[in-house]
Amino acid sequence: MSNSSAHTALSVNVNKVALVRNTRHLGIPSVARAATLCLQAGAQGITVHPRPDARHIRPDDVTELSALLKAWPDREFNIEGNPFQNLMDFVRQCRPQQCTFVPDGEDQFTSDHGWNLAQDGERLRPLIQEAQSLGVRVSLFMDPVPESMALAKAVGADRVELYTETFASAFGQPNFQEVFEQFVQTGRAAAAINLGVNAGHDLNRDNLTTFLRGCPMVQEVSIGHALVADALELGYAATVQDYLRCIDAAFTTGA
Ligand SMILES: CC(=O)[C@@H](O)[C@H](O)COP(=O)(O)O
Ligand SMILES: NCC(=O)COP(=O)(O)O
Repeated sequence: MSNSSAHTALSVNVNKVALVRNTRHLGIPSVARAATLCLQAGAQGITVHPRPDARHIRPDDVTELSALLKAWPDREFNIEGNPFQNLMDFVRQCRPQQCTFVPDGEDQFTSDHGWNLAQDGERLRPLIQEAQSLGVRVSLFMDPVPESMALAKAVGADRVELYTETFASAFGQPNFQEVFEQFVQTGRAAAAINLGVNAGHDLNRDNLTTFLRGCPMVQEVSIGHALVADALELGYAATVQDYLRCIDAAFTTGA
């Protein structure tokens, strides 16, 4: 993946564009057009989470975006989901650059926890191997627990995605440093065993630079909800460029 930023790639999650599109039978706002505008603005990837209830991203969206991204060979397609539900069909069909295994239930409001690898690691191992045999990088959605990084590595994951909701909720709060330190230590634990690190959930223009300054090992942030909300005000291009600026600021001294 090309990365205009010093270190960390931005993957735009377009779930919420699909959510608005699904409230009428008019096909607008277009998910494909949103993705194109974000890529044209410099986003290094597109992320989708085709949940089983198709509340937002639908199978046709995944197929269309997979084809669209073929025209952007230096960008990445990341498909998220539960591999014990519908994710693997999309992985087999589309062979994205990356898939992210998320332990969500079918009717979950949103993603709100990482994997319990002591419980599920051995069941995940063959699915990780299958995805990798198709040339797809595998990232495991994980809570910020340093001790769990060794297990993620042991079951064969290429990367982990740090679930950043607790970071975002603590941002600006009295307990922030204590919460953030968990992420810093977890990122360092992963990097120490050559396990790649992604991050996502509730990241935004206010908290992103701080997060990456503390966790410079993060290779990719996937951001959707706040970015799409910002784009409703600023447009996709200006919004993506502002998020890229927030990323670059984390790696620029004195910024
Ligand atoms: C895994 C994660 O934290 C998000 O990528 C997820 O896609 C959010 O899902 P919703 O957009 O359905 O809230
Ligand atoms: N993996 C996180 C993601 O893709 C988007 O999460 P959010 O920014 O919508 O909270």
